[in-house]
Amino acid sequence: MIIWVRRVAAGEMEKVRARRTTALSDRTCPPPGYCGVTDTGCVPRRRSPSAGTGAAGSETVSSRIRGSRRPRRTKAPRRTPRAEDRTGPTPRRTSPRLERDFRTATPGTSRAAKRRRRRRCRLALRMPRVCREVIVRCAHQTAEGAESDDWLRVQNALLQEQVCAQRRMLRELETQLQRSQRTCAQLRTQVALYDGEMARARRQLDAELLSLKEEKERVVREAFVRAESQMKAVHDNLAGVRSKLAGLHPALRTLTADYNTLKKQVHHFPAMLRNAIDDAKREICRAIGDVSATNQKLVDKYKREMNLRKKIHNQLVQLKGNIRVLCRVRPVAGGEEAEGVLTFDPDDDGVLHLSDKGKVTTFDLDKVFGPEATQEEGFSEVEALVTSCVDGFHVCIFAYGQTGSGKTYTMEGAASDPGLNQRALRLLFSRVADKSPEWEFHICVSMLEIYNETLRDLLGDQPAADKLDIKMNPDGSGQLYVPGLTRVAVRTVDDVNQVLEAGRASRATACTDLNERSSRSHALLVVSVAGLNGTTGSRTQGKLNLVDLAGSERVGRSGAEGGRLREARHINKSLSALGDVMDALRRKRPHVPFRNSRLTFLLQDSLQGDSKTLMMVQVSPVAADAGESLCSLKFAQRVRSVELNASKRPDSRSASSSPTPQSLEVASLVSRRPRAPFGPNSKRLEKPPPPPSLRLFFLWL
Ligand SMILES: Nc1ncnc2c1ncn2[C@@H]1O[C@H](COP(=O)(O)OP(=O)(O)OP(=O)(O)O)[C@@H](O)[C@H]1O
Repeated sequence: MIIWVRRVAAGEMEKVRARRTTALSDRTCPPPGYCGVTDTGCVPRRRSPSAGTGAAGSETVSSRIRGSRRPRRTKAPRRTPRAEDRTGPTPRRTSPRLERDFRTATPGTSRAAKRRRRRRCRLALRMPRVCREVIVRCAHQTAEGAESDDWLRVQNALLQEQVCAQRRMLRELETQLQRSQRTCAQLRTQVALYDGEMARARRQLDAELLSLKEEKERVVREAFVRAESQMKAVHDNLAGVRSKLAGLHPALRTLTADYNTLKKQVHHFPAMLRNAIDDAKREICRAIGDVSATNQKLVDKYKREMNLRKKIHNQLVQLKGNIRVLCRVRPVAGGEEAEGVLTFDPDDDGVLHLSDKGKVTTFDLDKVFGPEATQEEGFSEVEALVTSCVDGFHVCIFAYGQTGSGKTYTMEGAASDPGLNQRALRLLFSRVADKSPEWEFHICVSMLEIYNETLRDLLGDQPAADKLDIKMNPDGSGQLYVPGLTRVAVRTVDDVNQVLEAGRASRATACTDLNERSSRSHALLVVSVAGLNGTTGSRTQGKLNLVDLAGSERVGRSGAEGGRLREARHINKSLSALGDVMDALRRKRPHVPFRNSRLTFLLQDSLQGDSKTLMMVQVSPVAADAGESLCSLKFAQRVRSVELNASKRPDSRSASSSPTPQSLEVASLVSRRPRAPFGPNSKRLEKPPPPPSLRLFFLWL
């Protein structure tokens, strides 16, 4: 019995132990279907050897690592009934307390558990008391094991989570490992490529090195050959130099001797040099004296030549006449009747026939320009006078004629085709430039008008307010001057254009019945030309007066009245005074009435003596103007008969002081041209041919 009880107790103990083992294995392993490697892939922790039987534990770990199967539970060997057990049941001694304890100590409420419990109860009832107590204790211990089993399950779940995290980490590590392996493979491939490249480069370098070595050897060989040939040439040269050197030794000795001689001479050189310098100075002074004398002779000769040229030019102008009268016929404007009024002589360009009221009058003038004549042709007759002005003579150029006959056109012209004023100034600048650098000229321009016998400065700030007067120059030269008159220094044609433009803007113009824009005043452009010859010291003082006279008009015809009538009377009065002055000059009267008008008074120094005067008489070709044209041409005829006496020119103003033998010779050759007698109806005289001496003079010119 005791043995049976022991065996039963041992069997119970074995069961409890097996259960504990199972619990322990459950504590470390996940429940079936959850912790298998196949299901979850997680790897369990290593179990401690005390956690269960070695075989069962090792099988569970290995199966989990492999992840193939669910671990088998180790079952306690089924106890086979023994002979003692089969001796029969123990008489039933029921102990209620023991049975209750036994029931309560046995866990489980399921039907199988109840069945097992009942069976154990039956067995226990058949057991002795000690065995039952052992069994109860064992049951108690089993209950404790169940509690710890629950705790172990929780631990197991935590460990499972850790295992999963470790497993994920392991997968990442595996992925990184695979990536690293791929990178490693690529690097290995690149290393192989680099090795190939290195080998190829090494081979190439070897080949280049070899070729360079060969090149070096070749160059060295060539250099050696060249050096050999050069050395040979140098040796040859050296031999030649040596032989020459041998020949130079005697020459060196000679040179040394010469050097010693020269050394002695150099010792005496300063004294010799001083002597030579003194001699040279004397020579130079003598040469300078000779040159100065020659120069003085040349200057004298130049002066004489200049004076001769001036005299000859002057004589030429005098031959043409100190007072020249030209006539210009303006073109017929549209709608004007001009048939047969003016006719020209085809054989003589100085003859003009005027038909007025059936009577034909012939006028003999210096030149007549037809309607088709250009400004250039008109100016060609003025060029000589501009040269005279540069030579120091006074020149006066008038434009005279009835209103609307073209005076302003002839003097001022258009912008595209300038008139006498601008052309004369251009030529003046050209002549002055020709005489440079021996001569230095200072040119000043003044513009004034005489309006109703009052002088106005056209270049002043207030032309209308400034009333000027004509006075004798206090310097005793006998010259007239206008105090306060603006004088503008001009150096270029542009300067002149600006001055002309300013003066033109200030000029008084007004409308009449005869001419839309009629000049109602005498406009004077006065150009003073002062010259100084730097070589001879000669001075000249010329004056060029360019006068656009106001239009003469018959008061009754122009319809002027009031202010216009006063203007017309002043104009006609001053023109009449001009005619009187001309007449007195022609008749060589002792008194010339210069002071009868502002115009003649102002031009006094340019109308007498050796001055040159040119009058451009403007004529209208229109039949209605024939009467006016007749008056203008009669006036021109009167003026033309005037001769200015060169001897009356004041000496103080003369640029060429004393006549030279050449000028006297030329003067003796000159004879006066015959002039037509004064008078409007005078007949034209035939021009006699020039005397032989005069022809000779022209040829000489
Ligand atoms: N040779 C010419 N060629 C072309 N046109 C001319 C010529 N002469 C004069 N004229 C024209 O005739 C007109 C009158 O001329 P301009 O004004 O010069 O006359 P004027 O004599 O000065 O008159 P006024 O005395 O009234 O001032 C102008 O329109 C001008 O252009």
